[in-house]
Amino acid sequence: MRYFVTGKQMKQIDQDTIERIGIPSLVLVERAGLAVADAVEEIITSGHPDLSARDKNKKNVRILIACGTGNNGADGIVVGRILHGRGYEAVVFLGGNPEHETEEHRRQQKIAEALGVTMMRKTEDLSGNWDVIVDAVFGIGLAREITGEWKNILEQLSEIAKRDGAKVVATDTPSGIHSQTGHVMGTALRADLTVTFGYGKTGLFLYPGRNYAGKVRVADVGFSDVSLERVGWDCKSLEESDLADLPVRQSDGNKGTFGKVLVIAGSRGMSGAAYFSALSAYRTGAGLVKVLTVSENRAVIQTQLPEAVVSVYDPDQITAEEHSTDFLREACDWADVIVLGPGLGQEPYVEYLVEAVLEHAYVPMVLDADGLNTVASHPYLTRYFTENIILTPHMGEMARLCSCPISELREDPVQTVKAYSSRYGVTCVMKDASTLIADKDGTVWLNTSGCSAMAKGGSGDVLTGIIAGLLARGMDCDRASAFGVYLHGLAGESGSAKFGENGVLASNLADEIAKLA
Ligand SMILES: NC(=O)C1=CN([C@@H]2O[C@H](COP(=O)(O)OP(=O)(O)OC[C@H]3O[C@@H](n4cnc5c(N)ncnc54)[C@H](O)[C@@H]3O)[C@@H](O)[C@H]2O)[C@@H](O)CC1
Ligand SMILES: [K+]
Repeated sequence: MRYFVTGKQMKQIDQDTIERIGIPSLVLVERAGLAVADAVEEIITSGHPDLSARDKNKKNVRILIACGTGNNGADGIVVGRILHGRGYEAVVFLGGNPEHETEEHRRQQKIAEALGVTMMRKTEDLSGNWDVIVDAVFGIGLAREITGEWKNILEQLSEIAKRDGAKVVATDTPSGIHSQTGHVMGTALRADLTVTFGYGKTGLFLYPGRNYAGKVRVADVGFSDVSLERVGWDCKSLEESDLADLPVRQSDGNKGTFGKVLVIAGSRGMSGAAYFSALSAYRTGAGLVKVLTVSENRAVIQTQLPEAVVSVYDPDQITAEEHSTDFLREACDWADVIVLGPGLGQEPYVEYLVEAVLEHAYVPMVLDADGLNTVASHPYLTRYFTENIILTPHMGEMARLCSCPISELREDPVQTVKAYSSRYGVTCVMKDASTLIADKDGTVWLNTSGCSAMAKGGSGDVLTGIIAGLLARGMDCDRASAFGVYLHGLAGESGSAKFGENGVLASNLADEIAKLA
């Protein structure tokens, strides 16, 4: 399990470490600089064939360390001093107004001066021929849009990196990326690798920040979980070792032990959504899956997935009359878990269907796609929301549910998903390139697995089935959602390894899940 923090929280952790625990700032800065210097040297010696050949004569490897006036810049000066000491041609650029330099910054300048490190202040000197650029301009202290001189410097560095084919290593955060939201603050410098200190910063894992950060390495520079617990964190994130917490399949279980999933999905001419959801629930380990769909879909589902029980209805018979939905009540009573919504369409009868299921289901339910659209266009349906409900909207559906544009949701996505979940007391999975999951207790999970292969028709239907399968295996709504999203992303990654990111199909995702869950 990883914990991500905002820049503000990281500053408090910094303060707690220095003031309460007593580790001097000088030590933290030294270790931060060392971690970045090691990463730069790793890139030179292993990751870059041209450079590793030149490494035989380190003087030929040219490294520019661009430093701002804050403590991020202080880290940068340490990087320059260490790489200079190791024999590289490391040049430190000190930008900005010297009067704004922090105490740590000045202290590091003195040490670097005493050791003969080359330091320069003129922007004209930036355009040497660099092999590696270390970005130590802004870290978690970035407080506003970047304009003026700094904007010019960062844009110049971007151009130089492109022109020279230089690798860019960011210190703590790529300069210009907001450490909480991942937004570009006027301009930003794209890194190949970001070495971040102590804990991941949320903004490095949300887009567009995620694109600018490149590979992210979290370096231990001396912060302790004692401070993290005192200060708190922004999001949690699952990693591969957490998969050990998935429920173990009882060796003496029968199909009843592993739960009955009811998939209410599909409409006339739309059987795929029901199929992918049901298939994925089975692939994730559900004991029995029943598909409840329109009569027209019976034959195709039975042929595609003979393992599923298929039950059908005639949409024309579903009306505002209460008895017309009696069959839904019976179906809900049968189920341990319900998926409601994939491919249901938006004909008028769907409102009555969704209302009947929301009203009569007392088991965990995944509400997706047209189930969500129906709630968005008939907001009175939210009165049926209970703690048993998981909503899985993509950004478009979320915008409809919240009646606001996507751009507004993205201003602070962590707060958006948290606010929705706490307003209705439901688990909310807000699907995006970096999916966020808000639990009912206010915990937010940021998912880092997955790739662009998942952005394809049917992928969301697969996710509903995976979450349903985990619920059927006994996980609660919050954990089933976080683990479901994580597994879905891993399935995308392993599917891509076989078929390429362009070639993966929803059915491949479902197949990959079989090996992961
Ligand atoms: N003891 C510490 O404080 C430690 C700090 N560390 C490093 O220090 C960084 C945080 O240091 P700081 O809090 O000094 O902040 P930064 O160094 O990230 O930046 C702050 C400086 O930039 C200026 N600034 C902010 N936004 C600006 C904008 N848009 N345009 C122009 N100037 C702007 C501020 O006025 C300030 O001078 C971390 O990211 C990390 O790299 C690490 O060395 C670990 C220990
Ligand atoms: K930086």
